[in-house]
Amino acid sequence: MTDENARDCVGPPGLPGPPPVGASALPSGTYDGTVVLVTGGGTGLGRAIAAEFARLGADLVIASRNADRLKAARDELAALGGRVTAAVCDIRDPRRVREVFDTAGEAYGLPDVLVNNAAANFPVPAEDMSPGAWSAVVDITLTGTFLMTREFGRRHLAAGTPGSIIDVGASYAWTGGPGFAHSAAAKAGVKSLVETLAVEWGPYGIQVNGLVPGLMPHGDMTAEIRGNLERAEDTGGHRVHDQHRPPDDKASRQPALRVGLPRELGWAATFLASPYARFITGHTLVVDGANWQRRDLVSPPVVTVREQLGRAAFEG
Ligand SMILES: CCCCCCCCC/C=C/C(=O)SCCNC(=O)CCNC(=O)[C@H](O)C(C)(C)COP(=O)(O)OP(=O)(O)OC[C@H]1O[C@@H](n2cnc3c(N)ncnc32)[C@H](O)[C@@H]1OP(=O)(O)O
Ligand SMILES: NC(=O)C1=CN([C@@H]2O[C@H](COP(=O)(O)OP(=O)(O)OC[C@H]3O[C@@H](n4cnc5c(N)ncnc54)[C@H](OP(=O)(O)O)[C@@H]3O)[C@@H](O)[C@H]2O)C=CC1
Repeated sequence: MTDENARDCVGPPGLPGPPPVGASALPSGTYDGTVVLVTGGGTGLGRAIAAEFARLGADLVIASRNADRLKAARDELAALGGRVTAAVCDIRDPRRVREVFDTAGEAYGLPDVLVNNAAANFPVPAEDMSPGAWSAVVDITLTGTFLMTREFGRRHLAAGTPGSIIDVGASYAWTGGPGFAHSAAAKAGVKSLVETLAVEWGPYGIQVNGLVPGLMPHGDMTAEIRGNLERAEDTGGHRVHDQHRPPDDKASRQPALRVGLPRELGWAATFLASPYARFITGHTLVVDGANWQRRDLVSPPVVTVREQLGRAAFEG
């Protein structure tokens, strides 16, 4: 067997895996005495981000609508060291948003770091999308992010204190997201907010950055987002493209040949808000193993969003 054949059999290794849970690139105690507010911090990627701040000494406020999930996450995060407060809040409601900052202030003081992670999403062809469906996703993902950001900015400007904001985005802010017109438009708005407010608030010492996860499966994924990933494993719609490939899985569809781990997003977040990233603002960092840059030499056949979602032809 030639070397080339040997490589064919084994295949390329993909990007190396990350260090283990609990590791950190930042010095221990980087966030001692710091308050970090994470929206959607009770589940999935938000909880993973909160965990990395907690390991580095931060006091946490996690905010979202579901009190039970928040409570479970609070107990888990508290075991990592710092203090954790859970605040029930729908980020679409400006009054509740103010109250969350009041709660945080009473517990620990004005948060130094705001992570706008909460968002909403489900796949639906644009022609089937009701105004209510559009509003639900845009109001949570974009308007909710704005309301949290505005409150954080107002309080820091009034106090004359610096701060750091991280907005969790999605790569279809650049590319568009077929099947996710509402979410892609909202995330494009979030990316624009990052770039606008970094300039507006830089003079006051407030950094604003974006952070985009790639495919990072986790146990809290909604059934519909999980269903979308499962569809990606059904090669039926891509038979021509895939006929010479081994049985498919999520990892084989990523240039990294692996999916991302939530802690890899958490590490990026703790870097962006740290003293070592003070001159980085208005930037959106993509942590996705280059998946969003992927193009094939020969494009696969087009499969409409309706077909991908298993929907019959639109009849008005
Ligand atoms: C490209 C790369 C690939 C990669 C694919 C992966 C993409 C990754 C990028 C981003 C990922 C994420 O954001 S992941 C985050 C996902 N997490 C979440 O969504 C959690 C939060 N979600 C939710 O709470 C709910 O799902 C949501 C509906 C959005 C909000 O709840 P509300 O109680 O506010 O809203 P409801 O009253 O239930 O519904 C509001 C309206 O939305 C409609 N609606 C609700 N679900 C609907 C659905 N599945 N399909 C159509 N319409 C729906 C209802 O009929 C209502 O419309 P009317 O009847 O007309 O009034
Ligand atoms: N997972 C992935 O592969 C990708 C995720 N992303 C982004 O990462 C972030 C986290 O996603 P992920 O962890 O996967 O998703 P989850 O569904 O686990 O998290 C969404 C969080 O948002 C909270 N939330 C939703 N609506 C509201 C609201 N109105 N007010 C307050 N909180 C709300 C939810 O809590 P509750 O229900 O308690 O309100 C939940 O904790 C999102 O911004 C998402 O767009 C981007 C690309 C890929």
